[in-house]
Amino acid sequence: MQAEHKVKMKGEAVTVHYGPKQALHGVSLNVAEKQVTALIGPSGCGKSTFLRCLNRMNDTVEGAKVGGKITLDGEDIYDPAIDVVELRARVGMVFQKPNPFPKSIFDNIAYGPRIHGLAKSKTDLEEIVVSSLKRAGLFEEIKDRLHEAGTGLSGGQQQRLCIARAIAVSPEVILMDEPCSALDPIATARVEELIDELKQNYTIVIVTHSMQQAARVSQITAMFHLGNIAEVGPTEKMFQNPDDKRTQDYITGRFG
Ligand SMILES: Nc1ncnc2c1ncn2[C@@H]1O[C@H](COP(=O)(O)OP(=O)(O)OP(=O)(O)O)[C@@H](O)[C@H]1O
Repeated sequence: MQAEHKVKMKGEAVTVHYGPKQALHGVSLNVAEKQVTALIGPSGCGKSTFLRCLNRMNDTVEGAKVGGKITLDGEDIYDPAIDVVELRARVGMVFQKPNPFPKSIFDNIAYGPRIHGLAKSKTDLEEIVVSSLKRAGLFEEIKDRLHEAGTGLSGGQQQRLCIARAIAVSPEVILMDEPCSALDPIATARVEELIDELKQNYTIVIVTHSMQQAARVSQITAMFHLGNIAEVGPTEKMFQNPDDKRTQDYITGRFG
């Protein structure tokens, strides 16, 4: 698997300190292109911290200090010459709680393309909005409500709106931090189907507490433990025949 798919992002000996506390102790992970990589492991083991390193979201956390190296298509994303706003357009993010802007559905999607100058005309912008909503599997449900508030949608629809918003700026990688934890089972299933479709065009890294979800949506799973990676491998193997006892104990519910 790692051999067949190009490495899109690569973390090498990544460390993170929050003030005096070290949250990551030298994590190395290859993120394969157009695959879903799941980050699993007990609470506080550093999954979200690592995820946030991939688009420099930790830059916004006071006292956070990142070491090691992370590349996107071989380019060091912590190089001082990197434009962080552009990086975050290439490596988008979807959060745990749907967080639409207090704007219309249309403007939620149009915001990114507008600030990044991606649309040459009003028609262009409309096309981006519609195609992003279609790709997020939301268009049919809300096509008559484009100018109503995004916050008026159901939780599951709001999360798909946030995914559409991430897609609208044509990212290459989408980071998802427990994207279904605030959703009911039906909305979760819809988002999981969407993740499966999105991997045709995007590289996805997802943090999840649900073992079933990791097994359903990912091709590669990385098991975090106390700020390190205990084991990484094809999802099927990780769930059927893990090498590491910590992975086995975690996926069978013995700790975590
Ligand atoms: N902003 C912060 N300031 C200080 N410590 C932090 C901060 N964010 C995270 N930490 C600490 O870093 C460690 C890793 O946290 P992180 O959120 O990455 O873990 P996680 O595996 O994603 O956990 P969870 O599954 O509970 O979300 C934890 O000990 C946490 O308390």
